[in-house]
Amino acid sequence: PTRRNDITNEYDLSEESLGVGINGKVLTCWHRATKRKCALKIIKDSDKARREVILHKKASEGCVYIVQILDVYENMFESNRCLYIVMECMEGGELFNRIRNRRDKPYTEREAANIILMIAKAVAHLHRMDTAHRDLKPENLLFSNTSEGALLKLTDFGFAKEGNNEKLPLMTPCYTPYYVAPEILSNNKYDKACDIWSMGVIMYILLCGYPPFFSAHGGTISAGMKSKIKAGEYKFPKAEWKNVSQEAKSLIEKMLTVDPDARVTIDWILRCSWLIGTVPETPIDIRSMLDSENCEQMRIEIAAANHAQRRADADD
Ligand SMILES: O=C(Nc1cc(-c2cc3c([nH]2)[C@]2(CCCNC2)CNC3=O)ccn1)c1cccc(C(F)(F)F)c1
Repeated sequence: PTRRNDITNEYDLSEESLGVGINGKVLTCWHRATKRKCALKIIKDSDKARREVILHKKASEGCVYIVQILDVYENMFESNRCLYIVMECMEGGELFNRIRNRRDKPYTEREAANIILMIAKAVAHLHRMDTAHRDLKPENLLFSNTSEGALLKLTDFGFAKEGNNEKLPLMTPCYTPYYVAPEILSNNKYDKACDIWSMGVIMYILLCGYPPFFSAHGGTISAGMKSKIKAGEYKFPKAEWKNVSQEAKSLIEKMLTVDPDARVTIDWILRCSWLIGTVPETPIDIRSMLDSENCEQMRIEIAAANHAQRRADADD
């Protein structure tokens, strides 16, 4: 007998893996009625898992730059209760795979600006909902399809965090916040600032092919790398940066500002000249940098930098 709202009533599941996230694995599945190929993320049920689904669903409803959630089921999987998140299938794959596989026309600074603009629109939508993503990285940025006009969308809300502004009765007239701590009033601006920092790291890599902070001997996060992040110590080496516009470099400097209070906000970024103005079509060849082992090394660095930044901002 068909169980009430079992996912297999509507979808054919597959073994084809699309990767593994923080909380669970991602497979393809097919919506039987419409023959539509979808992505399915299976996560073990928990409060954290439910928060991920609620935040992702809320965010995806109002923004085309966030991967859309189509359905959510809670079903049993190998005797564990799991959440099945059905999403639109992003057939263009991850951000860097697409740039690396670029063959026909050169990838340019203007294209990098278009990519950053789409990321900024997703982040702006989240920050306006007083939500921070907190795990912005190239693996969580996927193209909707393989066409030139494909949209870049954000996914994986496993670290996302909502502010507190609606939870506290701060705005009721009779309430006098004698006892409320400053961080409660700041509605998680440090988490949002952490997203801006990650955008700065992604923009830097898009324009030269390697990360701004890295550990000398190519290991995972090292003490040296952590101190460079905390000191905001990075350079624009001439070889790769001599043809990049000054506007791009000054935007990176504002995003990679160590003091989260001094770091630019997403609203400032959406109005900056590099994103609004006409960006030069200077060719940028980062494919060599994105080859496999460098790429693996870079994924490690970004994840480590995100992690370090989350902790650093939280310490402030
Ligand atoms: O990843 C693809 N489509 C896709 C993928 C996702 C997806 C969601 C999540 C992830 N991917 C990751 C996988 C591991 C890396 N981080 C992101 C972990 N967390 C998630 O929440 C969502 C929607 N469509 C893809 C890529 C190339 C071809 C195709 C296909 F051929 F199927 F069209 C699909």
